[in-house]
Amino acid sequence: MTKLLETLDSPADVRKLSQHQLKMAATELRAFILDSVSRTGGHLSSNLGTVELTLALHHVFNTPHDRLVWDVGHQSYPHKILTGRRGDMPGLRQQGGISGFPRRSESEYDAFGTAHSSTSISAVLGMAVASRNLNIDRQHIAVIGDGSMTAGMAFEALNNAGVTPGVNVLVILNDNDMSISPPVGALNRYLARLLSGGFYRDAKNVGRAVLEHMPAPVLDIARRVKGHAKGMISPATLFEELGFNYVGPIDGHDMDSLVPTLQNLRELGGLQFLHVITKKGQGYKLAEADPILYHGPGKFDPELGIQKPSGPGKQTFTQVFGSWLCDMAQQDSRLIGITPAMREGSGLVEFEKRFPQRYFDVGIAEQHSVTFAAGVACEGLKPVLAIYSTFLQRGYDQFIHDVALQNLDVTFALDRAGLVGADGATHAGNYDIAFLRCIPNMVIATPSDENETRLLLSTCYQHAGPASVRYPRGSGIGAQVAPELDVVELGKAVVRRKGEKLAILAFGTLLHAAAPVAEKLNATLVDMRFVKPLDEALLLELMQSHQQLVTVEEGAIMGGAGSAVAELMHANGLCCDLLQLGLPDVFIDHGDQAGLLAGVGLDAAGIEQAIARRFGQPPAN
Ligand SMILES: Cc1ncc(C[n+]2csc(CCOP(=O)(O)OP(=O)(O)O)c2C)c(N)n1
Ligand SMILES: CC(=O)[C@@H](O)[C@H](O)COP(=O)(O)O
Ligand SMILES: [Mg+2]
Repeated sequence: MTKLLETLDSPADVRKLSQHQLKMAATELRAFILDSVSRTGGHLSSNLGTVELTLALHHVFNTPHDRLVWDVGHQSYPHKILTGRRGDMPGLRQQGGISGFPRRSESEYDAFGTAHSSTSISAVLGMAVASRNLNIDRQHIAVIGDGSMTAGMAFEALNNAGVTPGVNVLVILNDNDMSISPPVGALNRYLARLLSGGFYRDAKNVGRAVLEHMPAPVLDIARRVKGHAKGMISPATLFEELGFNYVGPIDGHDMDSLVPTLQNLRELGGLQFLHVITKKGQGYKLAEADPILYHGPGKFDPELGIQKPSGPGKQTFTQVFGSWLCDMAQQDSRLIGITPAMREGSGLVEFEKRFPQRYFDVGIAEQHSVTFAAGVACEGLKPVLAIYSTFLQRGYDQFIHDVALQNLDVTFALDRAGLVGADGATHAGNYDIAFLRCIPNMVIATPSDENETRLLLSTCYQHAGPASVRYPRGSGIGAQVAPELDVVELGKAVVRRKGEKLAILAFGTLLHAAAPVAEKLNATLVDMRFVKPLDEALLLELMQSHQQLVTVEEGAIMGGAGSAVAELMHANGLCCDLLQLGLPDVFIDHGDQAGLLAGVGLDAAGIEQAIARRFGQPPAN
């Protein structure tokens, strides 16, 4: 028998469904997502939680004419499936396949590209202003999670919206009481109070009885009645104070609540705020029980669930960092560990357990995390901010103005530096070398393996000023990590192989892709260790003793470590043949990490070919 889901090729089909069919579709859609994500990997828990909401939204609103923006977009798989991409799901997050996030270039239903959180309200407000000024009648909907709602940017947008006349903006707060890890902060407590108080009953009455199927002229009265009723039970919500009409909380898995409430809100227009309660992992017991484990799993068998690896595998760089942090904290009571909402991803789970008083998850608030670290450093403690390279982009001004300018002692552990794989261009950490190295007072370390990561973390931590250590997603060559907390000389490179004529200068883990090439070409191979300060003495010597230099880095070529070498060369009036290898000036899509690196010529074969292309045959010795 044809499944209902297979007949839903676009939202136009969803709009025709009866209430009963919507519920059937939800069951099928949930099963489809579980099956599909278990085969590809991806963000499971959040998508299981948005099944009913997505169906209801496409049922009630006239997408794509009405604009629907998914904050972060990691919960947009039901939306992708219902907007003509059901057949593309087997290629999700794989090279050549569809993205794990909404993308304007992928579908007209993806009104805005997302992946970094808390942009949705700003984006829909911008769209709403444009619609107003162009006299276009449409609705603009932002679906934002409770975790993403904690970011300053979301509040900047609410603040702006509250005084913007004549716009239709519906903010749907998808509150599952979870970020990736348990949510933090006072806002979370506030949302819990909204849920637990008499408000819930009032909102239910409002959603179901007062506003349900009400003709437009009566709505104004209803709104006033609602306001009055709320006033009697509890003071106005924060969102009302900011100029929105707050409705909810309602059950985000109950189609009978969702559909009429959304229909009513569609008719109301203006600034509307709907608080929806959902469950992360809804409908799949294992994910409901452990939404963190199922937040973004790889492939797994849905019957068995995610299995623990049988033997000890290679340590990831994240794990190397996590162990180093605990060891250093044990030795130095001044150490403070900070994460902007990425406890698991950044390797801080153990640190939180062992040093709860010194652990700070500040929420999805990267800008704040940087300035918070600056404040901690002002008082003589030693903050270590564990942050993904891509998310540090959010805190750039804070980095310059609050940390570097005051030469404060903050260590930045930059995880996910370089290409990250399945998350794609939005999450790639390609720019940190370029955007950090132009800042005075900065130290930038690029460890080449696991042991180097520990050494350089200790070195940067002991350095009394801002310093960053960048390391990629996943594991490296599996180097043995010495348990000591040794340091190396700041700005000193290590010559790994002495050769002639050609010198390969490697910044980071690509040293190991370059090593066989150096061997084959009898080239000098240097583990540069630091982008800043550069080992100028060694470089100047190499520029004179070698005819050709090649720099290799997993970061943007423009402004990257190779550019630092070029600047040094020019500043000293030297002229050497210099080939800069790194990430080209394009956004690199999702795919397998190693495959992507090979695709841009950053594996051994690619490095060898680039050298041959540029310098011709290997120089005769
Ligand atoms: C600026 C930014 N910081 C961090 C992240 C990583 N991140 C992705 S989803 C997520 C949790 C979001 O929580 P919420 O919005 O409540 O959605 P849920 O996962 O609960 O569905 C985080 C921290 C991100 N995508 N963007
Ligand atoms: C959506 C999001 O931003 C995170 O869930 C991210 O996908 C995590 O990436 P890692 O898997 O590299 O921790
Ligand atoms: Mg949440």
